[in-house]
Amino acid sequence: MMPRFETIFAKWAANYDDTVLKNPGEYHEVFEGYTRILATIVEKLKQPKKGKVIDIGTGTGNLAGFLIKAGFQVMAIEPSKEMRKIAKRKFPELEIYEGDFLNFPEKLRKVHGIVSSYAFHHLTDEEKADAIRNFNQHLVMGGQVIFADTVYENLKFKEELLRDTKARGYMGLLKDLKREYYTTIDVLKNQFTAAGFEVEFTRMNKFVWIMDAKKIKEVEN
Ligand SMILES: C[S@@+](CC[C@H](N)C(=O)[O-])C[C@H]1O[C@@H](n2cnc3c(N)ncnc32)[C@H](O)[C@@H]1O
Repeated sequence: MMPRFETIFAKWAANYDDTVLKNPGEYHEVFEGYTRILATIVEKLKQPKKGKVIDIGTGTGNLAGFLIKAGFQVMAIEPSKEMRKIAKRKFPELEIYEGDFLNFPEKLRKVHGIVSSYAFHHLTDEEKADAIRNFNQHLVMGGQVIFADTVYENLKFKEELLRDTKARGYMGLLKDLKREYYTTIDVLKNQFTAAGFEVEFTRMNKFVWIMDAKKIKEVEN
């Protein structure tokens, strides 16, 4: 069933960096502080400097690029062929695999970090729970999952945000918020806790939060 948004990303790949860095249009509040958000993920990664880190849904490789610069050994996962091609062109040294949150190489074990930006909402809540349980198997004890993504503080906030987006005439963004699987902090908190992690959330802009989850126990998948 996964992934399901290939045509969107195949078309978007060529001008993705321009959109997020220069012309976000209706998405300006979603991508506000984009570079700072990616840099914060790297800062929060309290792991050995040459540690192994997987970046899932790497897109054009922006987060992977920051991680390489910080000295981490990075393995990137990306379902879109067009995105992989651009990431590889930008970062020839990047180890990049075709895959997604639920299907990535089994051999990527005992990693120190699993990171992602602007991508986890492509999974339904049920798929998110499966993915998080699987992350536990791939991480060393004390390893971290650090994701930045749009998350709703709660359901009341979700309603208000959808109403506000509609009132401002951002119909493309509204369609996206309704079509994809943006969830709430409580759902994610429960999923990470049940899968052997302690987790904290930090708001980065009106839409995006960083969730920083540390593996504190082994959990059978
Ligand atoms: C909005 S882009 C984010 C790219 C990059 N991480 C960034 O921060 O700029 C979302 C990326 O997630 C990828 N994607 C879509 N469905 C996915 C899935 N099920 N698992 C992993 N990645 C997925 C898309 O192909 C796309 O490259």
